Order: sequence, then C-alpha cells, then structure tokens
Amino acid sequence: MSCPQNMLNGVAGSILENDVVDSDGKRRRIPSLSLPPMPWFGLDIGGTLTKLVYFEPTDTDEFIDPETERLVAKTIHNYLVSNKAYGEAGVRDVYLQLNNVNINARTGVIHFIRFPTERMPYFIQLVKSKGFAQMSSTVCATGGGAIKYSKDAEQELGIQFYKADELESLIKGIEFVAANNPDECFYYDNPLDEEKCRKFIWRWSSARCSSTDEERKDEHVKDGLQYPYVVCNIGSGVSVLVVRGKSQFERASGSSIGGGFFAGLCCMLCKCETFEEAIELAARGDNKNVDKLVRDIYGGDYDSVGLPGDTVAASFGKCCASDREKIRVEDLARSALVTTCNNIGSIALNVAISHGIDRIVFVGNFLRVNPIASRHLAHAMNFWSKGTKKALFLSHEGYFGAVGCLDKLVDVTEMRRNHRNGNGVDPVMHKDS
Ligand SMILES: Nc1ncnc2c1ncn2[C@@H]1O[C@H](COP(=O)(O)OP(=O)(O)O)[C@@H](O)[C@H]1O
Ligand SMILES: CC(C)(COP(=O)(O)O)[C@@H](O)C(=O)NCCC(=O)O
Repeated sequence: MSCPQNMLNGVAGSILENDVVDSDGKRRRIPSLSLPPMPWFGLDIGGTLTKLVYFEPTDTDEFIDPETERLVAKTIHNYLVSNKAYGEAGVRDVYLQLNNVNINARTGVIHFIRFPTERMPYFIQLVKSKGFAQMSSTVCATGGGAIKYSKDAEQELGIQFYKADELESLIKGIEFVAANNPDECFYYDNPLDEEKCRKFIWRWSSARCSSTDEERKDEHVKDGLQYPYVVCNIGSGVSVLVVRGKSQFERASGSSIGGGFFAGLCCMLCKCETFEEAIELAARGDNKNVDKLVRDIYGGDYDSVGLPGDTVAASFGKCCASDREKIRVEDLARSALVTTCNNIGSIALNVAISHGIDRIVFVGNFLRVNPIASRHLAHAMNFWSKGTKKALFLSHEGYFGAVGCLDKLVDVTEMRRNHRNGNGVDPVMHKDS
C-alpha cells in the first residue's frame, strides 16, 4: 500500500527553516528537537493479541549525521523487517505494510506485527537478547498489558512505557490511517447475497450515506474525516465509542460477548486450537441447525412486529432438542459466530440510533480473516435500521491502538523535554503514579 502526503502533520515549512548545507555540499535537514530519536515503535498489549507497529525511516539520508540512525534502522531491519515470522507465534502482516507514510515530518514505512499476549515474557526476553532495548528508552504502549507488563519491561529491559489510553490511541490510529490510506475504509453492498455481494471503497472525506436532514446538520468534515461516527472495537471484549470530533469521544457501551467469547466457545465446543481453525469451521457450518429461528416457532414471519422468519429467535435454541445428535461442530462454530455478531450488532446499532449517528465503523482483530462476521454485521446494520445506518470496515482491523501510540510518541517527547527544562510533569513518571 502506498500513501499520499500526510494530512495530519503537515510541517514542511519548519523543515525548510532547519535546512543546512553539509561539508560535502549536500543540503540536509536538522531533526527537530521535539522529535523522539529512532526507533519509533507503537505497542498495543491487548487481552489476546499484542500489536507492534514499527516506523522504518526511508529519509535518513536527508538528515545531518545520519550514521547513528542508519545503524539503528539496519539492526532492526535485519531482524524485524527481514522476517515474516518470529518464534512460534509472532507474525508480520506484510500485506498491511504502509509505504511512503509521513509521520511527524519524517517519511518511512509502517510495519505491522502481532503475537499472542500470553507470549509477552518470551517477547521481553527476545527484545533483550537482540539488544533492541538499548536503542529505545521510552516506548509508547497501550492496552491493559501496558499496565500489567510495565514493571517487567522496566526491570528486564530498562524501558519505560509511556502508557497511552487504549481508546484514545484507537481513535488517533483510526484517524491517522484513514487519512493516510485512501483505500483503508470499505463497505459491502448486498452483504449476505453470495452472488451479488460487492465490496466498495468508502471515501470517508467526501462520502455521504443516507440520513435524515435533522441528523445531517450535525455532520461536518475535519482533517479529511467526517464526524460524528460510532466505533465498535471487537477485540477480546467489545467497546462502543461515539466520536464527535478530533479528540472528542466517549465510550457509550460495551460487551463481554466479543472475540474472546467466540474463540473460547469454539475451543470448548468444537475442540479447535486456533482462531483461524474456528473461522474455517464456521465457514463450513450452518447455524440454522443450531439456532431456533422465528419460522421454527411461528411457521413463517412474525409479521405484526416485523420479524422475518429467518431471524434467529433463540441462539443455540435447537441444542436442547431430541434430534441434537445431527448437529455438527461446524454448525456450532457458525452459531457461535452468528450469536457473537448479533449481540455486537445490536449494541452498536442502539448506540448509533440513540446518538443519531449514521456511520458505524467496525474494527478489532475479531474481524481478521473473518468476512462472514463483517458481512453479517453489514447486513444487520442495514436491515435493522431500514437502510439509514451504514457499517464501515477498515483494512488495518486490529492495529489502530498501536498506530495511535506511534503518533503519541512526539507528544511524549515534547512533554519530557519541557519537564527536563523545568516545566510540566514527566508523562512517563506521571502516568506511572
Ligand atoms: N491469530 C489470532 N489469535 C487469537 N485471536 C485472534 C487471532 N486472530 C484474530 N483473533 C481474534 O481477535 C480477538 C482479539 O482482537 P484484538 O483486537 O487483538 O483484541 P485485544 O486487544 O483484546 O487482544 C480474539 O479474541 C479473536 O477473536
Ligand atoms: C476491557 C476492555 C476495554 C479491554 O479491551 P480489549 O483488550 O478487549 O480490546 C474490553 O474488553 C471491554 O470493553 N470489555 C467489555 C466490558 C463491558 O462493557 O461489559
């Protein structure tokens, strides 16, 4: 993926002011004091997966005295960027790589890496053995694990986590990636129709979806993004947020029936070992063998209240029937998926309706390799809102919290510099206490 010029951090003017002519006659830039030294990492240590994003500069040669930075970049490149898999469970999602990104007046590539959070102790030892810790004194980290593992990181690696709030980082990351990658956001037309289902890119800045005039007057475009919107983050659990403007958001709802529930249920009921296996099983299953539908109860539609016959009336409602022996594990996995989506969809839609918002952006790694869930959510939003609400999806699914941390690094550096000069609090120490 390739990005256009950065829209969030357009500080080209200040770079020119800092230009110098080097001894070899080459024009070079002096790095801004408020920029943190490389390497730049963002870390989101979630309930199930840890997401690590690494910004690899490609403009090192433009700067004065690039040697130290180049050495750091090379050491990291040799391990992180030269590989696609790390240890038993670490993966770099190469297809998500963002090229030519401008972040805080630097140009480079963002790499996306994930591993199970239960492997954090192994990760800490790996960072230690590769000597990465010596290169970085402050890492901006988010997610519950930023709190849980901060002592270990400090004791084992001598690294201090600046702990960013996970929901704030999530929104920061969404807005950064959506503004930098024009193809990031998409939606489905005819989501449950195998033949007619189509995926379309959603141009967030220019698009309009159907809404009443009353609701529309509340909409505005800022930094290339349209506000307001709802974010439904489906990670281990679910958080639903209302975003009204830059850094203006509230957590409106949540649920424990999320990605962890689906994966856990499949492990116990279907004896599968991984999330990917659970998704493959679900793809081959039929939830109608497991769930009791409206038509199983009414013999058809329940017209007077607008419930079509194929609506799930009772999730897992057929498991207690005498013929339950014919239910296959694939059907159980599909029912677990549909149950999870129905519950999440209902909560997200309620938030959108009660706040009068049209766009619901679904993110989180539950949607990884899981188009069944995305299409189910897209259908549910459209059907239950009578076409007034739209489900949107983002291709970097679960990585936004980590990207938000990258963006936050500069704020942290600036605050620490001010603190050293006798102004304000040290954000690292302050957050720890
Ligand atoms: N490789 C994977 N391993 C485990 N869970 C996965 C994997 N890929 C997708 N998932 C799903 O993603 C969920 C975690 O999503 P994520 O957004 O990373 O949340 P968290 O921050 O809570 O870890 C899991 O509960 C599971 O449903
Ligand atoms: C506690 C959490 C914010 C943690 O985030 P996660 O690691 O699940 O992405 C999330 O799991 C959540 O919002 N759970 C639902 C809690 C509730 O509202 O019932």
